[in-house]
Amino acid sequence: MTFGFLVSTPRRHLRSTNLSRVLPRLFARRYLHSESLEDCSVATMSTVNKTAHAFDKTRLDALLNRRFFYAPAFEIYGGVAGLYDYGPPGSSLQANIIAEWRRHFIIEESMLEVDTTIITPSPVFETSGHVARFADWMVKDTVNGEVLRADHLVKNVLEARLEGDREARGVAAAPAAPAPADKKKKKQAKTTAVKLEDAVVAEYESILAQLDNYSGPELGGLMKTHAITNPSSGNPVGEPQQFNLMFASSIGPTGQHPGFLRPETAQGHFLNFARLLEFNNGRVPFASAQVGRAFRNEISPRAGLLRVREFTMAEIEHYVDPLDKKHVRFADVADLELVLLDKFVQAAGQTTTKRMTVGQAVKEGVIANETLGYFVARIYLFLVRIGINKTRLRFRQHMANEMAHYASDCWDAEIQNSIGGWTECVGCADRAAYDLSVHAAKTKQPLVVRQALKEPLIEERAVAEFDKKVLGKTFKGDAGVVSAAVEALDEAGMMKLKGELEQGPATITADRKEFTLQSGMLTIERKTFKTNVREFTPNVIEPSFGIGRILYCLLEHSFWSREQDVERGVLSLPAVVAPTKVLIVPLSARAEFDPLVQEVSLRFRKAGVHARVDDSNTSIGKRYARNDELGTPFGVTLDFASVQNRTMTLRERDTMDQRIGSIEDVIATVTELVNGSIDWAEACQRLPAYDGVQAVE
Ligand SMILES: Nc1ncnc2c1ncn2[C@@H]1O[C@H](COP(=O)(O)OP(=O)(O)OP(=O)(O)O)[C@@H](O)[C@H]1O
Repeated sequence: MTFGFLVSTPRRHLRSTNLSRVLPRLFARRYLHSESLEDCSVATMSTVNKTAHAFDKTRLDALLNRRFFYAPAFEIYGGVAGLYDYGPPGSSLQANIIAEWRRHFIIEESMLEVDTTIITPSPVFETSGHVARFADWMVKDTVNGEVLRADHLVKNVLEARLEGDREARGVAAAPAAPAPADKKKKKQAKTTAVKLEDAVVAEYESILAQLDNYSGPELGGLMKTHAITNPSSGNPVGEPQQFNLMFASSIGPTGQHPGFLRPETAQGHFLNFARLLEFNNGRVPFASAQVGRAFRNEISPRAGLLRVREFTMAEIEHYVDPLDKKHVRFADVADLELVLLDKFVQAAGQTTTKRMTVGQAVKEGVIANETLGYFVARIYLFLVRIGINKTRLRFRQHMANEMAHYASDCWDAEIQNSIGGWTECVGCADRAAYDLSVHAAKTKQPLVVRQALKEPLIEERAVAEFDKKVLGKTFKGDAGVVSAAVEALDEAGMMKLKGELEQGPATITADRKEFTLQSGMLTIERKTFKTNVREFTPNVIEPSFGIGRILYCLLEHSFWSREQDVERGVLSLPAVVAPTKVLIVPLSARAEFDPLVQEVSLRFRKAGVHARVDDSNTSIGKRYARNDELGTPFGVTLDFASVQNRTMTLRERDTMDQRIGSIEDVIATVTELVNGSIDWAEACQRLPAYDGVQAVE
């Protein structure tokens, strides 16, 4: 959330406003959106304490439900966990986030947009590895059969014990990890004030810091060691088992062509790589981008929009020369400072973040390369622009076991919220050449870039030739993965393998599995090649956004209440994403207002500003309050003076500050405010303050 206009509000503006009314509101809002009270200066603390209301999830939920941002799907049939429908403001908010995403990435970076199918034949996901490995670990309550996600069970129980320990010690919960506020989660992992030994606290914290690093059997071990049972029943749970998250289907009437609903949009990009490359005149780097639905049969979704079974993703696949991962626009972002949680800190069982510029992070090897760093920075800029609070945004690096073996580096944009604490909302991975290599190996289509060389290249290198029959017979569906892993070896690795095979069987790791190779399966020879063309499989940097998670966190970060009307909330959504930009409020329902209301509506429409008329039979104050709940940033009031003098007042949602001007000037100012070409401080310089409170309340 940017408070730029509040901070930079000129004195001229403040003087013309009722200070005692406005200041508490501003500071209440700052407090609510800041990570700690340290964000507020000492001079303002007393005001804050009088006016601030702690974040209240129950109130936010009531607002989102009442105003139909979203609601459980199939509700009148009892609902289905993890499926939600968006109502009018939720749909508009989502559409506006996506529109800004398209502007920020597709248009700004000249990306190639695609729209590929959701239903995907099984061989695609067999090749990509999803059929074998797109799975989570689940455990079953041994008595009532309830199914729980293994890592979430460990997390919930240990966090609840730590919370109980803090209660017993009389220590307030750490602001970085707010206590779960929704009732279901409380039921899941009830806290009891029990003091733990210091060593146990340290051990729990260490486990939580590296939770994503544990395998299923390791999670099972933790459950035994730490006596973790199902919190809702107290019953023991069984051994963790893998559960594939893809929804299976079949294509056509025979049932002979199995397929899946895609769990991500990425494969659709990769399969069209050759066409996209041709579209881009055969050159890299370039990126494809896609916004679309994805489906995951989540084991036990209990976290609202944060974990659903059907959701909108926005994904970018940026194809880059593996020998040159520099980015031409890196200098634009190099000085941007980010909060980073690197893998070494986590592996040491800690969660201490550090502030670093992107330039520094790449230079010191914390972020693997410029292109990855560039996208991490662009993700940050996008999230902050749409209203995510930058003090509640960090980038966490994946630990070794968490990352696919082929990926060279991966960073998640995590946004803090009251349901999941720090939650991954965007993943950004360097996936190396894996995806294109496996699809090329499987389909025999060359998914490569061919680059003309000025000088012919003569090189001697080791190449592997496979006996495909033997390989297929031995490794079946994994044959492609094995050959891709061998081909991905560098010169030294290839020669080492050759040496090993001359001695006997050799093992190779692919997709976290070990495969034993025998000399009859392949031969490795050094050969001389002369070529005028360099052929290579590009590496892929993939930023992958979950729109629903971002949308929910944005709603939390934008929500606050005015001290004089705690019951009603305000959503301080930036104009760029707000569902409606301007509310048109006629003071009276009398017919003489109609032509003016129509004229103002038409003018806003022509200016491309989404406006809505509220001519309901209720007070203006109530009408504005209702629209504060919808996040409408501006309101214009048409009163009797408007009819006579063609003037109109303009109200800003967060400060409730009011300005006055001619209808033409107000519309022009609002248009610029909505386009982001001016801020409220500048609007205040154009339009004088309106002090006729009694005329509009
Ligand atoms: N079940 C889900 N519900 C809502 N959004 C999701 C879900 N799963 C993933 N996402 C979103 O898609 C993005 C990219 O997906 P990715 O496969 O990287 O997630 P993930 O690592 O599987 O997430 P998690 O570990 O939380 O299950 C995530 O950053 C997140 O925003």
